[in-house]
Amino acid sequence: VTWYYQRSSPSRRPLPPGPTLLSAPWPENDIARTFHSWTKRYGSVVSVKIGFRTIIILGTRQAAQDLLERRGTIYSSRPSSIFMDRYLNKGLNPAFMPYGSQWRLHRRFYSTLLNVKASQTYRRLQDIGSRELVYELLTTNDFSDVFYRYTSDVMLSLVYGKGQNRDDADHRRLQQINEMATFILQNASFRTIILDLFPLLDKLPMKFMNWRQQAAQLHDLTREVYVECGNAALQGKSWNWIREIYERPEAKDAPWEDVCYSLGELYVAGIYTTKMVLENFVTTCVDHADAVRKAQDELDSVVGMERLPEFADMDRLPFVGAFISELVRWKPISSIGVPHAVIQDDEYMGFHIPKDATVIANQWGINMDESVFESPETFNPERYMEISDRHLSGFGFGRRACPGYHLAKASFFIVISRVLWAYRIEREVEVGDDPKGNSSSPGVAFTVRSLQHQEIISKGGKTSGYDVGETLEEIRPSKS
Ligand code: HEM
Repeated sequence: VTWYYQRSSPSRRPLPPGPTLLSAPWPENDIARTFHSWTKRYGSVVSVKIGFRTIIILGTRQAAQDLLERRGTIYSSRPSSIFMDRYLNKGLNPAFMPYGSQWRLHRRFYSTLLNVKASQTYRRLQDIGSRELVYELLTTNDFSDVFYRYTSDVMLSLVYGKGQNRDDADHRRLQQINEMATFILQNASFRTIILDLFPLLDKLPMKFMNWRQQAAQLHDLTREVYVECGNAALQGKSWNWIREIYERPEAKDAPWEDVCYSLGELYVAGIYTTKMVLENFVTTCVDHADAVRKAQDELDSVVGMERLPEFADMDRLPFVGAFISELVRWKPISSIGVPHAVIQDDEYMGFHIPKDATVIANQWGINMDESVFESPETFNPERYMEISDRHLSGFGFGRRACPGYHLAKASFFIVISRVLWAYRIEREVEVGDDPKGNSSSPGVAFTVRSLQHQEIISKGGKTSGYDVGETLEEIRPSKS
């Protein structure tokens, strides 16, 4: 009878174990490390109650797959956020939409544009962009700036049919609103959490938390810019994602403004994420000369000195592949991923998971699981030489997993293999004393590996005659 009663009333089961206000370990200054220490203490599923919210932390890949993938029908929503939903996005950013028909429609747009087959056709743009990138590093060490140009060129070309046009007015406006959003988010970050935990605070007049008003104003501006850029892309000469979606019958199922907003957010998502991984790549190289040498040996023997690495070399460069897998394991850019929410009561490992709980897969903790990775805190690409599954970690789980995975993975390969082939990457002796004359140099020197390398880079990097429009017409789906 007890067994039957417990089965039929999952809410009678206890919540997963976890810390309370009185039972530390309480936060270290890094949230992912804090969650990881809770996993070690309480197990692979941890719960913590804060204000009216229940947060479930999944600390192993197994738990994340069991719930977020295998039970994806109920674990694919997002927690509500007063700040995002009422002020900054007003429900228009698909990445934060609750699970339902509106999200499904936008997700279908994303899958159309970013599935494996479509992503392969974008390699031509990534090829040209990365040739320019290695060429630029001949004269500057400011790798952040160079990576930003690369990722924004690729996204500007795809979404709006522009690209290779850094002074473009639309590009500047898009960049500006994004910088403003980052500024507001950074300033408001902790306060937005408090707002969600104590929603009554939102009743306070605007003057007490005026960042809410700033966010709402920014939303209006963002919407305006996205729509103007979207309309301009429709009138543009070449194929682009805006036009591709506009021509799809399902685009009529959402207001045009919402479609523009959704693709504008996709543009932003594609730029900063990939740039961050590439930056991590550089800082990792500086401290891991042995791994770099090994990758360069492989590149020298497979590619030689007469040409740059190409996408076609990918399968013949297992160590470079392992280097990339290890890079994203060792330094995930989103250490606790993006939280999911569960839409109905559930039970897992004998514990109750309540409806509306926020469910976080602790990506950094999963990557540091000692039962899976030996000496997990050591950067060691070799560990991936034995693992045939080269799926990169850090792109989320289940139905909400990152739709940009294939595009990002191709960028990692082509940029990383080319930069490793071309340069010695070392810490500058005197930070800021950049021999290439860039005062904003972040303290890393890129020295071309030989004169022959330099010649190939110079030849490959001069793409001034290249026409983005023509390339986009070539990759247009009906043509491929
Ligand atoms: C370094 C590369 C990237 C990383 C590490 C990354 C990581 C992630 C993660 C962890 C999520 C949340 C997954 C989840 O909820 O389980 C996500 C979602 C998302 N990513 Fe990425 N991403 C990257 C690149 C991109 C690119 C290139 C694009 C677009 C071109 C993109 C577009 C998105 C979108 C739209 C979502 C929201 C999906 C949804 O909620 O349905 N990402 N990404």
